[in-house]
Amino acid sequence: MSEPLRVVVLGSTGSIGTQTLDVVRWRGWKVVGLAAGRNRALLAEQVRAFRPEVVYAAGGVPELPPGVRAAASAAEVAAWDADVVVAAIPGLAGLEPVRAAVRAGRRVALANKESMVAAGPLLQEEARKYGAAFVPVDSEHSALFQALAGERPEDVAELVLTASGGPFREGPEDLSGVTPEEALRHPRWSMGPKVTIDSATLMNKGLEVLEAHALFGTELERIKVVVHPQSYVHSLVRFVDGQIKAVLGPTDMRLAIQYALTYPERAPTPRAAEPLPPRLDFEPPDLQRFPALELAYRAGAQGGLAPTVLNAANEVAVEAFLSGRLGFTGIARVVESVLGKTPPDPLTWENLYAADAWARAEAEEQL
Ligand SMILES: NC(=O)C1=CN([C@@H]2O[C@H](COP(=O)(O)OP(=O)(O)OC[C@H]3O[C@@H](n4cnc5c(N)ncnc54)[C@H](OP(=O)(O)O)[C@@H]3O)[C@@H](O)[C@H]2O)C=CC1
Ligand SMILES: CC(=O)[C@@H](O)[C@H](O)COP(=O)(O)O
Ligand SMILES: [Mn+2]
Repeated sequence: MSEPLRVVVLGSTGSIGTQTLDVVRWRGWKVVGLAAGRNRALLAEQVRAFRPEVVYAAGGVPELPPGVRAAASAAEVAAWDADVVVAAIPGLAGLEPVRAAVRAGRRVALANKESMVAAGPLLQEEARKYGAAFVPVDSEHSALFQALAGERPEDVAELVLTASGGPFREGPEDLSGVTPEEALRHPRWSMGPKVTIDSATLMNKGLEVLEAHALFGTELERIKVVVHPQSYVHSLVRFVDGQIKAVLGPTDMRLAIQYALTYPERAPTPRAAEPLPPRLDFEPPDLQRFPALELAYRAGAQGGLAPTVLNAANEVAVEAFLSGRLGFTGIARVVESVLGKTPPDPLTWENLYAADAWARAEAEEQL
């Protein structure tokens, strides 16, 4: 690549955002836009280090050097003149910025899986219309994207997403008393709180099944989940002849982030020459202790607004668990209850926002 890439980072102060900035440093690219939430101190540091052209912060923009514009929204940053937009604001809060990047015709390096779950068909339709392209950052989808490259859709038998199993894979049997502190101890990845709790309930894998369905168009029946505690195999594609392609590598999101930005090329990283792990284990997911995974399949099979409702109820329930207002097993209970009342309306932008607001209110009522 000759010209330095012009990169926008949405969610720049978070786990994916800061790792994206590591990759930008490795490659000497140009950060043109930053959007964050409430961590003004870190955002101010990033502004000093990267000198972007435009900045937004939901909690109020810090003092900016001359020539740096304060944007009115993350969507304004997302639509800034850039080669690629890294979308890493968690939850449905990330949807409008993703949509703005799509409408600007950008390459969207997508970490914000909740947008694709809640609005997949609508986003894909707009991406086609505006000439935008999604390249996944989520480690499993990055692996699938790489394994599917150059293959014919009719040759694909199934997609197999790997799951670490989370902090409670080996116990306790009864999860009703586990604390947020315990649930936040992910065995393999250091991530923001929302996705870490989703990993502990296995809702993360459920959201990822729906994300894969929306990204690759594969039927739900052909998207499988296997627990792989080492998190070294990032996901697999099984072909009709029985052969399997998988992407393996260190548990380091900077590799998937960099790939989403350099695709179809690759570039060296400091993780390029490490020894292989001594063993790789695979086991089926425990659907009794982790019912959230099945709920996501149920929402996907129902279609329409059900994935939007599942996501919204889950966001409320996770927040309630983290703030001590709901027990761990209450998360799936609340989601199941709200999902069962999903409005029958078709998925349109208007209905999506209405269903999201309705599901959040309904979930709050169930706490
Ligand atoms: N972390 C990981 O390894 C992975 C994450 N993902 C996905 O990537 C997304 C980001 O996850 P992660 O980086 O872990 O999350 P974090 O919680 O670590 O970071 C979230 C970022 O978004 C910012 N933010 C939050 N709300 C807003 C808002 N309303 N407007 C603007 N910025 C906002 C935060 O700002 P501030 O901190 O300043 O408040 C922070 O910069 C999620 O959708 C997650 O599922 C997917 C795969 C792996
Ligand atoms: C790094 C990443 O992509 C996360 O989404 C990861 O998958 C979480 O781990 P689990 O496999 O435990 O959900
Ligand atoms: Mn993932």
